[in-house]
Amino acid sequence: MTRLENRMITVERVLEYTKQKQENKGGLVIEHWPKGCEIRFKDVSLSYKSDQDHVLKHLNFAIKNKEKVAIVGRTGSGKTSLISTLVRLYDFEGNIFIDNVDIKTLPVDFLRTKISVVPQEPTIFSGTLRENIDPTRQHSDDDIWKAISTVNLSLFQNLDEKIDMNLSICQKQLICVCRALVQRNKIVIFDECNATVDNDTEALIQKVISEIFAEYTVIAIMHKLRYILDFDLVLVVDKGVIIESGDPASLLKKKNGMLSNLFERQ
Ligand SMILES: Nc1ncnc2c1ncn2[C@@H]1O[C@H](COP(=O)(O)OP(=O)(O)OP(=O)(O)O)[C@@H](O)[C@H]1O
Repeated sequence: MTRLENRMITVERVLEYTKQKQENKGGLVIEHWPKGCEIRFKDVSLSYKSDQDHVLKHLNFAIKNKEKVAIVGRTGSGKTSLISTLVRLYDFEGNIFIDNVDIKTLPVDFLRTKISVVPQEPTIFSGTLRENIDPTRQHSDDDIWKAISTVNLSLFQNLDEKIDMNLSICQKQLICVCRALVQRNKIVIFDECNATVDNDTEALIQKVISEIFAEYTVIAIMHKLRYILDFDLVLVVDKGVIIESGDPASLLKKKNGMLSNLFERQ
């Protein structure tokens, strides 16, 4: 497994790396971190180029341990940029604390092994099912089969069979969910992964978020809002600013609120 492949699995948006500045690799590894998963953004701003406007502007918010958080907003509002800061894809201003540790003080590779990402476009490698779900060979067959059965991927008989690259997008997406399931990281990011899947797969992914990841902190960029009420907290992003936040039921009641507008339009 090359370092690049490792990174793809952790962050998935591998194409972004080619455009990225050299990161600071240093920092201190903390054993048994994170224990809990409160996440706190303190005055976080981001611009992709020094001569460009900020795409995230002075973000301040907190996510509680085990909370299920939906990030919602129009195209180009800054949702992906926001989650990219959590894995330090780009240099940002301000601080993000996870379990009271400033993530800028951690080695970036270490940080990325602690956060699972289920990507918008599923990343599947031409290898075996096992290599796709557990590329670093850290998990038992039992754990891998458990993940496979959790997402009802019944078409596989053997972990060492080659993946058919013509699997449907839903099947590929479920393999990515299995990867996150076996990693058992306390923070799991779903990057708009309900956008391209069918209704049954969308329902299944939502069930995994609510039930299987019940003990984890989940942050999901949500394009389709059908399951928005299943989340504890919704952050509505517009032009790099959080313009609404709160529990979905309250936000949906707000007349002319951004969430209720987006919801009604679907
Ligand atoms: N790698 C990049 N380099 C330069 N600008 C970028 C980059 N990625 C995003 N942007 C710009 O930053 C702004 C926010 O984009 P971002 O992808 O975070 O929004 P989004 O809400 O996730 O959009 P979408 O729903 O379309 O995925 C946009 O103006 C976008 O063009």
